[in-house]
Amino acid sequence: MNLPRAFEEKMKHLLHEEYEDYIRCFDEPRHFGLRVNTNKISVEDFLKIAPWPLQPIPWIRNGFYYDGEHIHPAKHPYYFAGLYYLQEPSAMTPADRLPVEPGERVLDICAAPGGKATELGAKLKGSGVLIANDISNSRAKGLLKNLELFGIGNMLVLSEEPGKLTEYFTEYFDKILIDAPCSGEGMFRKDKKMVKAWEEHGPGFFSKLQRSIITQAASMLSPGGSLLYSTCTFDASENEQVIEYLLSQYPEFELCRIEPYEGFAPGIPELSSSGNDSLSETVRIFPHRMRGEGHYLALLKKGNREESGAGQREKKKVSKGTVKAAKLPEELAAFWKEISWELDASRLDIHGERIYYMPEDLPDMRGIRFLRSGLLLGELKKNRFEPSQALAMCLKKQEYSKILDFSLGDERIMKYLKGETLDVEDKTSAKEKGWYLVCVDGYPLGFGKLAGQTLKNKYLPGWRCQY
Ligand SMILES: C[S@@+](CC[C@H](N)C(=O)[O-])C[C@H]1O[C@@H](n2cnc3c(N)ncnc32)[C@H](O)[C@@H]1O
Repeated sequence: MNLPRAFEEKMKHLLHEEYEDYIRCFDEPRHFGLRVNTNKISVEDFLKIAPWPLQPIPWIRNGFYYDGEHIHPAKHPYYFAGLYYLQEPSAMTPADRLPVEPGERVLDICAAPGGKATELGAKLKGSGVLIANDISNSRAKGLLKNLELFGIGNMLVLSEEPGKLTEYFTEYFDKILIDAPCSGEGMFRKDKKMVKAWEEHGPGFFSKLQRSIITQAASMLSPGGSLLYSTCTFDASENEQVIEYLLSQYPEFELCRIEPYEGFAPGIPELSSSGNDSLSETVRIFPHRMRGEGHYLALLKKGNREESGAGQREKKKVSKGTVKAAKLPEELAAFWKEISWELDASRLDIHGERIYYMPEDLPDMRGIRFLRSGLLLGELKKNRFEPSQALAMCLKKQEYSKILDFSLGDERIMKYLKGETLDVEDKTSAKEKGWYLVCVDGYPLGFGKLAGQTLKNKYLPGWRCQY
């Protein structure tokens, strides 16, 4: 492969005697990774039903290699059930190594298309809030879909400049992930187009942007909170030097040890101007040392004041300037009899026909560009409520009373995913009707409406399977 000369020289300087091993990697096959959605299924249970051979990714508890040359997990019904995300293995590391607990307030500031946000959301286990932001509106649409597919309801998807977010979220978050836009040197092996992009916008362009994003994020982190910064590039000006810059601007931050793995290489203090030894706590991932592409990670804690956290902070009340329902609308209440979750009516947010279920304790966010705020429960139509696709993905089979569960081999699964009407005479009686949750092997795919033992397909048209 033809690499830019300046890049080769830099890598020789960075890797010394390891440089030849690194270059040899370009002739080796790429690695394909699958990450189990532990919000929907345990790793153990997934391995019992996994349709293909999987090999553990040794440094990621819920990550596995698969043979991407021969199998296509994105076409499998379990993918449509949100049981996993397909992700390059080293890219799984940042969200894995940022410790997130249920109940916390979490920000993923450069989140699209959601490779890390889906894992952060899964770690929250439905409590607390995930705010997933991306400056690109079009990319944020993909992010929204992935979060919904993963069944994450306690979330907001924003499309804003980080600078604007600082006006709303001063010291608000317990955890922040910055998976920064970068020159992408670590992806050269996987995607040749990245080389061309590097020639147009190299490390100099990105390091300025990264310094700005990391300092903006720092002001949104609550004291005692943790921030994980990552890139998929090797250049020190986008890695160690960005961390060094943050530490110079915010001395209350300190670097933390990242849970180790034998293939990780330490960050390189000599590549910073201060030579700060603690930069060796940061992690570099090189493809010749482990079965993943290139990454850099730094985990930092904001100190200086008393510990904060989900249980300790003063509650800021929601004041979003929208219609708050004092009690459930009748149509929703009638539908909700089928669901075992308790709904807190004060968290409902109604915009026209649409009803959202909001996470708790959000600040006033008027003026921010949203793609989604909270879980879209569904729409109020004339005298009835129509549940949303997002709600179907959030439900577990045992949480809804009207289930149509098909086994993987049943041809109706693919028909359902293509948007076809289903004959379900063998599974229902003539008297039954209403909204049914269609599942594959017990994992929800979406709703259908039953009448006369025929199921009208309510799978979201934009999500339908095209093949
Ligand atoms: C490395 S990608 C993020 C990948 C994502 N975290 C994932 O795992 O799927 C960087 C993202 O940063 C976004 N971005 C670029 N400039 C930004 C900025 N100033 N503020 C926020 N996001 C930005 C890009 O649109 C891009 O989606």
